[in-house]
Amino acid sequence: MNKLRMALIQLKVGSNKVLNISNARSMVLKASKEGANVVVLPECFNTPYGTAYFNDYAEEINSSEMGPTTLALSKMAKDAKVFLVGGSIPERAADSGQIYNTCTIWNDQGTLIGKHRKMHLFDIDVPGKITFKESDVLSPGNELTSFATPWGHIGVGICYDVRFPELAMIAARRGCFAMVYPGAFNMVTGPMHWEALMRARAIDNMIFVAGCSPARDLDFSYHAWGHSIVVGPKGDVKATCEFDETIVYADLDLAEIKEIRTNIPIYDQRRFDMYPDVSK
Ligand SMILES: NC(=O)CC(=O)C(=O)O
Repeated sequence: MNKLRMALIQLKVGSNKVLNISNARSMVLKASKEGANVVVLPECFNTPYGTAYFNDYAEEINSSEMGPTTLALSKMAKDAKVFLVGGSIPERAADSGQIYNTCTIWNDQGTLIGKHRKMHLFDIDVPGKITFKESDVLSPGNELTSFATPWGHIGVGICYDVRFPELAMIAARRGCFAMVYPGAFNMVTGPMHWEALMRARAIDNMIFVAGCSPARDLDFSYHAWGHSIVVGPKGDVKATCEFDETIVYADLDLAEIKEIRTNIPIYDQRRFDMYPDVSK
């Protein structure tokens, strides 16, 4: 169990939720036929990315009250027999009614094995270029997330979470071999930071890192950067793409983690006696 194939579904997301879900299903099944073991969908894959949409597209995720997207994800994972990192959807909390940007994670039996609510909301203002304020409608999650697979544990963050290195470092220190980020960077921040951040998190921790974006659609106001990417523990780009709808495949060999940690042993040289051990 040292090798696995990961597939990132760079999905073209429109305003028709039913269509978004059925397109996601076709692509997950296709990835499975190509031998993928772990499949990842992008941030906000059932809704266009924008604060104006989240309330209308929000669903509950509780196991007793699963919404249509969540039910479909469960079935997709089971039918495709893959571990599925279900991108994210706007989640309406049953108790408070608050809305979260939430990733659900499914095993190959279709059982929910993890849920990550975006912890760091995307509130930015780059004058004349892009202003976005998720916190106008979303609430932040308060929990770190990882899940178990036959290959080991994988940590999960959503998009803006990748800018905060603590998540990846804590996940790695707790034994995760990879971090996966469904994300939707844009035409301003994408070229500036997307690949650099994914590579930085991989190099910091000597783990695999994946970022899965929606495809770019100029019919909507938010133009996703695309460029879904898998980076290896040496910081090398294993697979990536441009901005159209596609599936990015990468074969991960977990022996690479041991190799780089032996060759350049920063992983064991860290001076936790001089600063807090973030894995605690
Ligand atoms: N969409 C996001 O959460 C983050 C993003 O686009 C960025 O950090 O840039």
